[in-house]
Amino acid sequence: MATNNQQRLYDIVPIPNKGTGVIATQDIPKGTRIMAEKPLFIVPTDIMKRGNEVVEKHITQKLKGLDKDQQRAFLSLHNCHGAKFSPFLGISETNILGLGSPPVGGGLFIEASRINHACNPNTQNSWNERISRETIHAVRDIKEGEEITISYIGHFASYDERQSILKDKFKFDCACEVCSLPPDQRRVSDDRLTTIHELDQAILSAGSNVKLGLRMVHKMLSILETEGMYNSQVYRAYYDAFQMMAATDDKARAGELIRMALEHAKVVEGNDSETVKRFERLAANPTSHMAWGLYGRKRSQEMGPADKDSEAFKTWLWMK
Ligand SMILES: C[S@@+](CC[C@H](N)C(=O)[O-])C[C@H]1O[C@@H](n2cnc3c(N)ncnc32)[C@H](O)[C@@H]1O
Repeated sequence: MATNNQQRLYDIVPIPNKGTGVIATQDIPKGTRIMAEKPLFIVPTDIMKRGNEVVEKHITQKLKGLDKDQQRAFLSLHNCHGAKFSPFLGISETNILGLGSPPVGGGLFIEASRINHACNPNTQNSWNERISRETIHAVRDIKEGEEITISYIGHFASYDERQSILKDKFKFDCACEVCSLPPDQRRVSDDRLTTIHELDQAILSAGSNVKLGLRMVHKMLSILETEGMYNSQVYRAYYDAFQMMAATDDKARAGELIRMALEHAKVVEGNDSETVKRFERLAANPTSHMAWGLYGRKRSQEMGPADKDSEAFKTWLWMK
């Protein structure tokens, strides 16, 4: 993972039809940490559940504890809800990012809040609880001058669903690259996203039929690649496959799969993320996974072909 803490890799500037946004001030390679920002304040999930009045009270209290510059920075953020909410609530509703998955709360970030949405964004945002910062990592090479984007919604919604969520929650019509595809290509993209979503649900139900489970994960990864989507779903898919191999006591495949999950998690979350630390522990000792041998002790000692880029290796790994 390349990191660059000395020099800012981005600028916050006006973007036509989007208000303010964030652009790259130099070429940024895939895997680079672009931002690692501390929240101005956090609204815990239990406060959020108690309704707008309680949330507003919480935010008011938090703002009182901030200095004038921080208060001004908060008040300068975009409020897409107009008069629907009080200004504090409107700004928070527009800008708060979920912390973790499932979220432990929402965080308000002065700079990350300026990042606009794209349905297939060039960065992944994630909450790094070990450093208490929201991180933004490039998930592909980004060119100088290119807008930096994140996704405001789940990864696999169809065009109609995305438009409706974004209009409802953020009051804009998305005209990103994917949403601007000609209708026939958009339908193909929608079909792929629907298949990914279905596979994501079905993988869990494969149970001890690990050959079927592996086939589903492999199919999901190849659709993600075709769709040009690179995000945390990629390491999750490898991790799902690792768990299947752990449950069948297949040390060779489990070892390969957790190393792949680790490699992809480093790109989207950075070397210091909790996920990466957990995967490092598992890569060092795969049998420490709690599901190890759950489906009986198969004790496969079969090693894969040495050339990991070869078709033979892929055939072995995915039990094709
Ligand atoms: C979290 S803010 C992002 C920063 C905001 N553009 C600003 O000026 O501060 C979310 C708002 O940005 C705008 N926005 C974000 N992504 C957009 C997009 N792809 N197209 C148009 N507007 C977008 C919408 O007004 C949305 O309510």
